[in-house]
Amino acid sequence: MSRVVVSSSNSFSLKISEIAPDKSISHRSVMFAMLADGTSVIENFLRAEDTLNSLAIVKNLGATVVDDGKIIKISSEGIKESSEVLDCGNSGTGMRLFCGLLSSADGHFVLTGDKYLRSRPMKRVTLPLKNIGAKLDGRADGDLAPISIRGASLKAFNYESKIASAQVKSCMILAALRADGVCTYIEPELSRDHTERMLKGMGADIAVDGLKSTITPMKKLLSPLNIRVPADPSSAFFFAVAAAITPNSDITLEGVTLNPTRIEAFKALEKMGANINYEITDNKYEPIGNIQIKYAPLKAITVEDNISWLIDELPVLSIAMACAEGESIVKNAEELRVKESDRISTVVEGLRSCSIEVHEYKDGYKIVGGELQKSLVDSDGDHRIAMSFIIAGLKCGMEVTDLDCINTSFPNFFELLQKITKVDLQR
Ligand SMILES: O=C(O)C1=C[C@@H](OP(=O)(O)O)[C@@H](O)[C@H](O)C1
Ligand SMILES: C=C(OP(=O)(O)O)C(=O)O
Repeated sequence: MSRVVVSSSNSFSLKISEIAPDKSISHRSVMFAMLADGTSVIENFLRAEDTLNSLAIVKNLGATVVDDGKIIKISSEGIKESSEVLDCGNSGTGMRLFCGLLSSADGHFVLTGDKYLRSRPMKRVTLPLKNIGAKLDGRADGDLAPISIRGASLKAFNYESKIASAQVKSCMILAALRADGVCTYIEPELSRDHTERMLKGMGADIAVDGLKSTITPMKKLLSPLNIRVPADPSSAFFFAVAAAITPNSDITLEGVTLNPTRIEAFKALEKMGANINYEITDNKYEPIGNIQIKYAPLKAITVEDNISWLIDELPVLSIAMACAEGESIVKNAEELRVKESDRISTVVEGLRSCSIEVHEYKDGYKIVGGELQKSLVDSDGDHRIAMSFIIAGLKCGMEVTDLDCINTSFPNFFELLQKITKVDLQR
């Protein structure tokens, strides 16, 4: 799909139970099944490009996958060398977590991705892995994919990371599970913790004390995973912002993970004035439930703490900031520059083209709330930028180009959007 024209929306009131399943948990579910003794059962797996690439890689690594279209069953007799190049597509999570999983596996592996992923930094995982004995390499001294890996024995480590990144943490936890002694990993700020929760649920010995995780290597294979993947709060948040900027609207997003490391953007929107209620309905591996968002006039906010808890939601939160009264500021968010696009530049340029005053900083931006104007925005191949400016279109109408990327995380986005407003999709 190359182009969409979105019309501004009237008020809406609805419940949505079909938000895309969580991408972070879906990736992890198929990878972690490779560490289990027995068959893992995964329901509501995200069937989007990023996670289907991880599933295909797991098959290439020798796992037996039985998929009836609803439930995926995975069993593995250990990671096997593959004659294929393993293609992570657009996914940083896929590539960085597979680096950790494969660095101790028997054999030689090559991980690659699309042109966007091949330009994202990988040294953040290849360097700490090399320091514990892993044999990895890539372009730019191991910073850029394709990454080649020859499995090796890994030394125990005490690693203090300078980046609050769940991808780096997860990569190192996966490496630690096969290292030759007890390992510790310290992060500067708590990042999303699905890896710790899921692996502990499978019986791994991981003790978390604030920012420090202590990992005792596996003495035997883990118990299989049995999981229903909850809805993805990062995908749900597009519709939360839709309700928050459309007068008299009310939306309930059902079955979403309410993991505290994932719902900070909803908390920010609440601070801006939106009425938000959370209802926990389930708690397996992590809390899951419904989020209701009701429109109220929005006021500006400064976002500077716990940035990793809302990093993926910042582009669409910026649309809410543009609709709010006053000057909103985002700080400490330099990680935005190394996502699928440089999300500081793409947000700043996109909002300026909608006649919003924005000041760009090295680690964020200041947005002066105002009247969004209809514009033409190119996504730069970034799914979150595409969906963010489509949501802005609910306010003022919008034309957005380069939309195939939306399939990486939220294939039914347009179907759900159509419940709210008129969408004219053009190839
Ligand atoms: O671990 C994960 O599943 C993810 C971690 C975050 O990246 P970083 O670890 O690079 O912050 C996030 O942006 C990404 O969408 C998913
Ligand atoms: C940054 C993202 O994903 P990844 O790093 O896995 O490509 C995202 O989905 O916004």
